[in-house]
Amino acid sequence: MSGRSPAKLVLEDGRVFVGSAYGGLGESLGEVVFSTGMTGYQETLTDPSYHRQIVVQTAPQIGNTGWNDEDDESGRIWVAGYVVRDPSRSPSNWRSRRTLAEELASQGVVGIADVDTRTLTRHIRERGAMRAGVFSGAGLAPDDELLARVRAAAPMTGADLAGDVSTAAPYVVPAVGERRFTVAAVDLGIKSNTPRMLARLGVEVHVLPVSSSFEDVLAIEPDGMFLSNGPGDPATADHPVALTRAALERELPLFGICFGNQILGRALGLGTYKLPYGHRGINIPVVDAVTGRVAITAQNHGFAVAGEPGARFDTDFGAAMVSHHCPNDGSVEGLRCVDAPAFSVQYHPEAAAGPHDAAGLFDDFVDLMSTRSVSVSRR
Ligand SMILES: NC(=O)CC[C@H](N)C(=O)O
Repeated sequence: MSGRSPAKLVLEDGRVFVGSAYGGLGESLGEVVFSTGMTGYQETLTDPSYHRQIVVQTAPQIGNTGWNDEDDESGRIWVAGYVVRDPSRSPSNWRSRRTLAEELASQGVVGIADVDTRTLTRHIRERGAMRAGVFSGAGLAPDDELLARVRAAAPMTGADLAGDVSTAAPYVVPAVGERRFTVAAVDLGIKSNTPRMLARLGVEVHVLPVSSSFEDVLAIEPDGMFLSNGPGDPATADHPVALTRAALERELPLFGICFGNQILGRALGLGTYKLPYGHRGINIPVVDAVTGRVAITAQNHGFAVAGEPGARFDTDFGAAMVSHHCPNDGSVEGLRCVDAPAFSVQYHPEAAAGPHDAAGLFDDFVDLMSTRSVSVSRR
């Protein structure tokens, strides 16, 4: 599009995409990943799980509904950089307060527009998610210099990032109506909609910093513990894994989402690994191993728990199983303990954005807290 200064997206493998500056000017480095969501860019941009990632939107036109004051999933934009094809020229929505470009610029998020995002996405699908940089502004350095900066950046494998995004101090999200349960939510990068959905079910949610001890968890006299989504490599999350093992030992009802699924997996003795290009979007199928039912889900993950669909295995806390998997690639999408009150999913029942097929998992967690029975109802 005319009128904007040039910008470049430089990939770690040397591929360069030329486009126009979009949002803030300057340099952003991170892991380049694509999201296939056709809607929900505001929720994506403000999801702390995208910390240190440069997000490519495969939807060709972005920004049509502007930026509102209601849909943020956290207090700021977390993506490192943003790549779009065609930014909306005339956003229109009754809730819109400013344009997406204005919001990106005001938060200093360096983006690039007019990129052939279809070619870029195919490249990432073939070569995998990799380090990249978005560069814009006056006097861009030669490509080999930009490439050297990209290759000097920290990779996502081995990145310990939950501490960057977790709340500094505990806070409480009160139950809507009568309080039925109290939950300690370990904040690894929690999205606002998660405590909101629990609160609607009568749960008082105490959101705790990732550095909290198990004594801090017990101090709120919880009926259950929740492990949130979050950025980074789950192989680094030793402290949350220790908290989870402590909760499992005490049979404290436990539910985890995304990063939380990976942490429960590690606590049960499973490994994690990096997927080639991850799952990011709002229409990703998940199969329930017991019922065979398929849910269409919101997802945003680059790592996965190692395991086979439907596998049953022994753990330090009794038997467990791979309860859900993705039919696209057979990767683990959920875990369920058979002998302990604990379960987790790799996908996002809080959606925001995305379909509501999996929202009943919050009811399952409430059922687990009320019965302390390990047989969570099937949805
Ligand atoms: N949304 C999340 O919790 C992501 C978990 C982890 N950082 C991953 O990329 O797999």
